[in-house]
Order: sequence, then structure tokens, then C-alpha cells
Amino acid sequence: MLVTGGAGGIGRACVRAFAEAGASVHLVDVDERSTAEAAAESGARPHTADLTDPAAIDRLPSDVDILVNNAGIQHVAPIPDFPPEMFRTIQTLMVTAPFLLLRRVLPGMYERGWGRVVNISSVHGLRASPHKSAYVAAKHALEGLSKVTALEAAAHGVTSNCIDPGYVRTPLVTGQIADQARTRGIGEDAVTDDVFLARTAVKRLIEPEEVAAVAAWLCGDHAAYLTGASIPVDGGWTAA
Ligand SMILES: NC(=O)c1ccc[n+]([C@@H]2O[C@H](COP(=O)([O-])OP(=O)(O)OC[C@H]3O[C@@H](n4cnc5c(N)ncnc54)[C@H](O)[C@@H]3O)[C@@H](O)[C@H]2O)c1
Repeated sequence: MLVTGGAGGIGRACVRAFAEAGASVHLVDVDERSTAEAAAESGARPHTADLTDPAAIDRLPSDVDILVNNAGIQHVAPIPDFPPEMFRTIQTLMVTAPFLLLRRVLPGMYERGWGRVVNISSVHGLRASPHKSAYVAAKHALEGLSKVTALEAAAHGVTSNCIDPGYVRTPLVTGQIADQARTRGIGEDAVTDDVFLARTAVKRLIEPEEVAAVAAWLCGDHAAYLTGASIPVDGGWTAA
């Protein structure tokens, strides 16, 4: 199996969960040092690659039975101030790279007659927030790509689903909390309550392991009928 962004918060928890379940895991990430650390702690095979580079994707293993499209970045700015180059980079990493990886791995899954594609999307793949144009656009596109994959791949024993987390305790979110606390001159707990937990029924951040557990569950034979779905792991955010 292959996990992108496997050195970061959610990806690293996925790598650990699948490795503990006995899977042979390929870990792909752009951050060389974290990739080596994450591989050492899990026994996964490390691949340092920038997934915005199609040539780097061409060098990754193609013979994998499970693909977890997880790598992602965020940039926050109103549309008139949003740098177009950053917009393009976010689409390349979060939409084009999953598409190119699917082109690589689906033929092998079809030949095997079994496969699982898990796309780590977001509540922002289901709804929008201001100042996150590139992220929201990319996650909505990933939701569409996941559904098309589900329709094309079902006859080959391959499922494709999205997981849609709310705010997860990872560097992506803890960095934003620290920034806002600094800017507003208030404590990180106050920022977390005010901004990050304002819309959830469960009043805490999600742990990366809670997302990884859903990813692992989706990859069991018991989940063969579940495809084309978007599964919120959001503490009730989208229920409201
Ligand atoms: N943290 C959250 O609250 C949250 C919520 C919903 C969805 N998500 C999604 O979960 C996924 C993982 O997020 P996270 O919170 O674990 O973030 P993270 O920043 O902890 O990890 C992301 C990983 O992706 C890697 N990465 C970034 N650019 C890359 C590139 N060009 N090529 C290869 N790897 C690259 C980073 O090095 C990092 O290890 C993302 O797609 C994110 O959008 C996160």
C-alpha cells in the first residue's frame, strides 16, 4: 500500500495503523527528515518525492493494492489577495497528483481484482469557508474524482471513498492556532474554542489516529459495498 504525505499528522497515523495491521507500506512525502523518522518508527519504505512534480510520481511504485491520497497544504487569503501560483500549486498537489497516482495504480488493482482508494478530503470538500478558495476548490474536486473512480472501478473489485475530517490535531492546525493566538494576543485554548470548535458538537480536536482508524476500516473486505461515499469524521460539524 502507499500513503502520500505519510510523514505528517494524518498520513503518519495511517502509516502506523496499516503497518501495525501487517501491511507492507510505501510512505511518500516531500519532507526528507520526517520521512526518514516516520519510516524508522513504522518499518515503512520511505520515498522522498515532491508530488507537484509528475516525474517524481512516475518514479513511485505502481504495484500497490491500497492508495491513500493524503498529502495536502493550505493557504489562507481572500480571493483578491490569493497568489495565483499558490492556487495552482494547491490544485496540482491535491487534485492532479491523486489523478496521476490513480493512473499508475488502478491497472494493477484491476488485474488483481481487488483494491482500495482512500482520499483524505475535508469538511471543506462538502462545504466552504471564506479565505480558503484553493483548498475548498481542491477538496471539492477530490470528492468528484473519488466518485468517478468509484463508478469506473467497482466492476474490478476496487472501492474509492473520501474521509472528511473537521479539525485534526496536526501541525497544519496547531500552526494556525498558534498564529491566531499570537495575532489576537489571546491564549491558544481560547482560539481553539472560539474558532476551531465553534461549529462542532464534540468539543475537542480530532486525533489523527481517529482518522486513520476509519481509513483502515475502509480497507477491509467487510467494506466492499461501501464506495463513492464521503464519510465525515467531524464531531457533528456537518450534521448541524
Ligand atoms: N489537520 C486537519 O485539521 C485536517 C482536516 C481535514 C482534512 N485534512 C487533510 O488531511 C491531509 C493531511 O493533513 P495533515 O493535517 O496531516 O497535514 P500535515 O501538514 O501534518 O501533513 C501533510 C504532509 O504532506 C506533506 N506534503 C506537503 N506538500 C507535499 C508535496 N508537494 N509532496 C509530497 N508531500 C507533501 C507534508 O510534508 C506533510 O508531511 C491533507 O490533505 C489535509 O487537507 C486535514
